[in-house]
Amino acid sequence: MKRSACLIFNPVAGQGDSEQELNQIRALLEPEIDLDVYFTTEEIGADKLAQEAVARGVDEIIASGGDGTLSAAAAAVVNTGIPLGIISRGTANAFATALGIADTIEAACENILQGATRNVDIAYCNDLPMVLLVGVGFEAETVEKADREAKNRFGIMAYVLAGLQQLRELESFDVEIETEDKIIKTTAAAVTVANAAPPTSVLAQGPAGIIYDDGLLDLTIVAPVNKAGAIAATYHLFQTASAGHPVERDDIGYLRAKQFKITTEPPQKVVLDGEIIGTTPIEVKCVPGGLTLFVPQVEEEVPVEKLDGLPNLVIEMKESGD
Ligand SMILES: Nc1ncnc2c1ncn2[C@@H]1O[C@H](COP(=O)(O)OP(=O)(O)OP(=O)(O)O)[C@@H](O)[C@H]1O
Repeated sequence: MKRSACLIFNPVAGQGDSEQELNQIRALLEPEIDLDVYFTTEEIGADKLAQEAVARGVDEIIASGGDGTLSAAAAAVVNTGIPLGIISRGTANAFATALGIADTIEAACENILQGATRNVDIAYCNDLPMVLLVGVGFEAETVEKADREAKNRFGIMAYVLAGLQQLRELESFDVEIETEDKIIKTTAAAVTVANAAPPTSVLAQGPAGIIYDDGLLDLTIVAPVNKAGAIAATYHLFQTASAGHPVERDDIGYLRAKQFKITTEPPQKVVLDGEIIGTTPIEVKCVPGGLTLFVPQVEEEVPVEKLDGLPNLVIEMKESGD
């Protein structure tokens, strides 16, 4: 029997000719998959269209657009078991990059046609769906702006520069991090919890190799003592992430856990998948395997943690994990 899918298509995403892109997607997929195409509009987003598709009981959903469209569609299919295909047509394509999905239309369609699915983790942060990561203490508005303007000119360096700028502007804060089995107190300039992260999300790269289907979230603490330290720490994060090694500096720590409760003094801004959602405290919980994606296989690494060397570090083990 021929496969069928609901294709949710953002006609204004990215910089390409969307009519031509849609034709290309149709030409590649329609020989094997009956497509029911729905366009997002300013009023009706991918979240609504995907929820409706789930309610109609479709076999597969394919989302095509930028990160906003893809994340919204992903949130709607959590725990439904309906496989989601991703055809990334945005500028940053963080979602596809983080999950190891090709960002050309041809390769993305090929991946969907192959039909291999994989259950990957998704998370909730203060009850909002989180596909990629949440950052505490970021000056995100500035960074977002810098990224968008600088991306085309500097490419990958724009992210490194934005990371540097972020850390330089940051003030340190006291943070308490509670996992299912311990409470960690330290001083930090940035705390990032990632479910999946593209290498360009430098501040999430403590462990290098963030595993998105291990049922665990990856937390990175960056705690430089001064601006020079901030620059060195960011550069180290960038370098080790590029090389696929975990960090080795005293002012960077990381650990993995199923859930994190993060409180800070004073309260810090919170950025979830690129949007500011408010201030700390936050509670982030992993939904293991909550998302079924058409995604190629990737190599896995052993979970690790490193906290030694962080300033004012206190670790209390809880009596029984829950
Ligand atoms: N038909 C439409 N007309 C105008 N705006 C739309 C339409 N469909 C979706 N949008 C808007 O597009 C935004 C989502 O864009 P999406 O994340 O898919 O791509 P993008 O922002 O272009 O990605 P990138 O920034 O990576 O290029 C939402 O703000 C949504 O309101």
